[in-house]
Amino acid sequence: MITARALRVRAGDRTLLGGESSSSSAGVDLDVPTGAVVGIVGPNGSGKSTLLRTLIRAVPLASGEVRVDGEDVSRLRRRDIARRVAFVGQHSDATDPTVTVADEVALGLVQRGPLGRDAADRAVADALIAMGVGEHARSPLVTLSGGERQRVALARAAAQRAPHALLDEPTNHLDIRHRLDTLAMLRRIAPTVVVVLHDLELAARFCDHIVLLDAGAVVASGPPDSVLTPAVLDPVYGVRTTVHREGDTFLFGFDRAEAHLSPTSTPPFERTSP
Ligand SMILES: Nc1ncnc2c1ncn2[C@@H]1O[C@H](COP(=O)(O)OP(=O)(O)OP(=O)(O)O)[C@@H](O)[C@H]1O
Repeated sequence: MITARALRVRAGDRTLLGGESSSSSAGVDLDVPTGAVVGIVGPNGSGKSTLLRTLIRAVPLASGEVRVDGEDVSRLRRRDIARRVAFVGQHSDATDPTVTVADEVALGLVQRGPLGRDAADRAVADALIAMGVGEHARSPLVTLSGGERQRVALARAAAQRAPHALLDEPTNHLDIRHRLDTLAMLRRIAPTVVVVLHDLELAARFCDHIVLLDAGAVVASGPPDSVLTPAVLDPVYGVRTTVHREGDTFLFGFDRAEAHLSPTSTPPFERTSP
C-alpha cells in the first residue's frame, strides 16, 4: 500500500505539485491500496511524472509525506526503497553497445539479494518472455527499437519482484496489440501498480482507480466511471467529450471545445507567422 499526504513540490517560485489555488492548498493526497492498479491521467505538464517520482523520493518535497507499506520513504535508504518499489521512467538512456538486453534485465535482480547463477538466468529469461522480448536476450540493448526497449524496461521491473511498481507512460512506444498485452500483464510486474497513462480508454479498461491531475492538483479521484465523464474531463482538457460504454470497455470521442464556441477560429498550429 502506498499513501501520500499533502504533497507539495516547488521549483523556484513555481508550485509543480500541490496546486496554486486555495481550494487545493492542502496539497496532493494519493491512496494506492495493496493489489490495486491506480492510473494517473491529466494533460501535459499537469504533474503526473512529478507525482510518480515523489513516491520514490526522486523529487524533493516542499512538504508532505509518502509511506510505502507504512514506512516513511524519507527515512528509507535508496536500496530499501528499490526493494519495495520498481520504477520505470519515460526515457531510456541506453548508449553502451556492450550492454545486452539480458544484462539490463539482470540489474533488476540486484535488489533481490544473492541468487544462484541458474536462478538468476531463469529469472531474467522469465521476465523477458513475459514481456514478449525473449528472443532479444543476447542483443545489445542499443539495437532494439523504442517499443522493444520499453518492454525490456518493464521486464527489468518485473525481475525486481518488488511489491509495488510505478510506471510512467509504459505504453508510449508500443503498437496497439503490445499496449493491450502490456496493460493486461501489469500485475505480473508487481501486485500493486501506479501507472501514468495518456490513453483514457486504456486507463478506463485496465485501472481500478483513476486520479485526474490538472495544474499540479487532484481534480478527481475514484473508479473510472466516476472520473472519466464529460463533466469532469471537458474543463480539464478543454475538449468536448462523448463517452460510450460497452461492458468494461469505454469508447471516447473528443472534439476541441473552442471549435464549438468559435467555429471560424483558426487553431494555433495552423497559424502562419507574419
Ligand atoms: N525540475 C524541474 N524544474 C522546473 N520545472 C519542472 C521540473 N520538473 C518538472 N517541471 C515542470 O513541472 C510541470 C509538471 O511536469 P511533469 O513532467 O510532472 O508533467 P506531466 O503531467 O508528467 O507531463 P507530460 O504529460 O507532458 O509528460 C511541467 O510544467 C514541467 O515543465
